[in-house]
Amino acid sequence: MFSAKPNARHDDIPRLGVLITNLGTPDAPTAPALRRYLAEFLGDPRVVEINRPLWWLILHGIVLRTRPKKSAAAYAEVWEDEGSPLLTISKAQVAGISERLAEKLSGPFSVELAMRYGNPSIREGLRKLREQGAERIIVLPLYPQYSAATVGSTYDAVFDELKRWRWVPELRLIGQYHDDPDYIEALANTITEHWSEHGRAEKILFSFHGTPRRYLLNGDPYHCQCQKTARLVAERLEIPDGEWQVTFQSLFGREVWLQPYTDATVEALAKSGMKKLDVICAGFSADCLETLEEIEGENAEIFEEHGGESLRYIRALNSRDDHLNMLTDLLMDNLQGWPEASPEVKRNRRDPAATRQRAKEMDCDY
Ligand SMILES: C=CC1=C(C)c2cc3[nH]c(cc4nc(cc5[nH]c(cc1n2)c(C)c5CCC(=O)O)C(CCC(=O)O)=C4C)c(C)c3C=C
Ligand SMILES: [Fe+2]
Ligand SMILES: [Fe+2]
Repeated sequence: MFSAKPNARHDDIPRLGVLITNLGTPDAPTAPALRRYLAEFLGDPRVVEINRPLWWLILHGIVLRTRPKKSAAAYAEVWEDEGSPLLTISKAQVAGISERLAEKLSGPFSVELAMRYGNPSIREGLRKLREQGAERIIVLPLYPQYSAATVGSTYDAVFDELKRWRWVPELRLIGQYHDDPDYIEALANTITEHWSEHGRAEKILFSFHGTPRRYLLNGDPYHCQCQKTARLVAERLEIPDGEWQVTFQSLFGREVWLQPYTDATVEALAKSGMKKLDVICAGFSADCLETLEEIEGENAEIFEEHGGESLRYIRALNSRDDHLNMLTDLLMDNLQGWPEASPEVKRNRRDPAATRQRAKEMDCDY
């Protein structure tokens, strides 16, 4: 049986649904919450692409018995009163984008936040949009660079839900915005502001979340898109070669990941006598465990332990105006050609009572 909007009426007013997604985060910085979150995340075949039965044994036999406690301690270091930074920032981003869309769209629309793992789920977000009457849905995963492990997996979750619906909405998916001029400009702005406040370090690292190197060799465009983002920002700011570098962080497991690794590079730069190092994580649209605990925390310590003076982490674009403006424009560009309002809505706006009466009498007996 396929599911439908509860209490669907033939005179419902169709609207646009906007689903904004990110990776997701545990519900609490505790081992049981981490176990649930990591089981879902690391059980995703897009994330860990190895033999399923073998990985199931390793995941449930080893990883989920050891990692949740360690990860919970790391999350506890960045957890705030309102909860996980990733979720708090994502909520603020969605509120900011909704306000901006309201100024640009003339037809009715709803915006929902959804997380690929944990809560609020993609299923919940899509169902909320359906309840509000969304007949067309656009999905914006907040990952500037496409990877099968992130954006591809988000699409899987969207399709898994929609394939159970009776009335499948018209669908648009935004896959990446790694070279969008306004995204590059927002990154350049935040770096320039950081430099005017703290001075310029000897070098800036563009540290991106890693993936196994095998994914790149198998055709994933993520690595190339990360390189291009960094190159475009460096060109825009006229940073000389040698004063900027791309590195990859957050290794998981024993395989070779994309290189050079951020932590090894930070250590080598400190040992070579560098005193000040700037680091920006341009692939993270919101600050999270991987930026705050790993870069601002761990990597800053590594730098200082090996002779550096200060590693200055440049915050993610989060809810900056230029960031939310560019994301809103990205949505508007991708909405082109979709009628903002159906003929009924246009008529309804002029004369709502008459339209509803006409629909009742003429369109449908049920
Ligand atoms: C930005 C893009 C991301 C890619 C690509 C990515 C790939 C990837 N990640 C893991 C394993 C873990 N990642 C974890 C946290 C985490 N990862 C991303 C983003 C990408 N991951 C974010 C934004 C976060 C932070 C979430 C938060 O709550 O703040 C974790 C959990 C933490 C931990 O236990 O270390 C794991 C595990 C793999 C295997 C992978 C493969 C391509
Ligand atoms: Fe990750
Ligand atoms: Fe590449």
